[in-house]
Amino acid sequence: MIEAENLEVEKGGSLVLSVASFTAEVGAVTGLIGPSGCGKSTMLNCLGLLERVDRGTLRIDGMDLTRPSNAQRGKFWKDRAAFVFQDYGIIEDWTAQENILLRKTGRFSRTRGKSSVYEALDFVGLTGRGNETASYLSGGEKQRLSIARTLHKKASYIFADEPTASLDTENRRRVIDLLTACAASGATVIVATHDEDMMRACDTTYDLRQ
Ligand SMILES: Nc1ncnc2c1ncn2[C@@H]1O[C@H](COP(=O)(O)OP(=O)(O)OP(=O)(O)O)[C@@H](O)[C@H]1O
Repeated sequence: MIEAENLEVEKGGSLVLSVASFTAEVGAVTGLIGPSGCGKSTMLNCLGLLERVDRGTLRIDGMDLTRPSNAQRGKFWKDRAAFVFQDYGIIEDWTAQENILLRKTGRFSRTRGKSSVYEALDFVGLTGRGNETASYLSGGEKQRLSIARTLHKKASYIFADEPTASLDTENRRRVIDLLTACAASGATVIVATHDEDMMRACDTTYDLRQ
């Protein structure tokens, strides 16, 4: 669970984010919504410990992480958090399975003990594509691959910034269903979005307009 109170962030001398009270529950999809420039990405980055807050309180699973040490941030990213970005965050010249594992592996086969990678690929509809170079995948396939990486990591917190923004209708639906399934299996999913279908799939939404 993530809780924030009286969170404020300044950029370039101006207040760009001010949130009185926010909670993201375990097993739910929480949406950050509002017009362009209202602070959705800033809020998402603060909750994921990618950006620092200027004032307020941020707690993750009850631990005060308003001003996390480098060690606390590193541990959170390594063990518990995963990020899904509009531009997919994929390493283009690595294979799909290398992108899931986040390391170079060379080719391997289903029978050589990497079943968890194949389960993640199966889950996102990329069965049999593990040895393909990521640059050959379509935009929708790359976004599903980035979700396969979060599944494989078994991340308890998934932070998604406009995950459906550059996708066609079918892939948008698939990505929404996958993020919802991640929450149903126990992840805390937080999504910054303009997409009305994505908003409707959220259990709770926070409108950040000031
Ligand atoms: N380095 C910076 N210096 C000054 N202002 C900044 C800086 N970075 C971002 N901002 C401002 O902070 C505000 C919040 O930006 P943010 O990207 O969080 O908004 P957003 O709601 O995600 O927007 P969008 O929907 O267009 O992606 C915007 O008004 C933006 O112009």
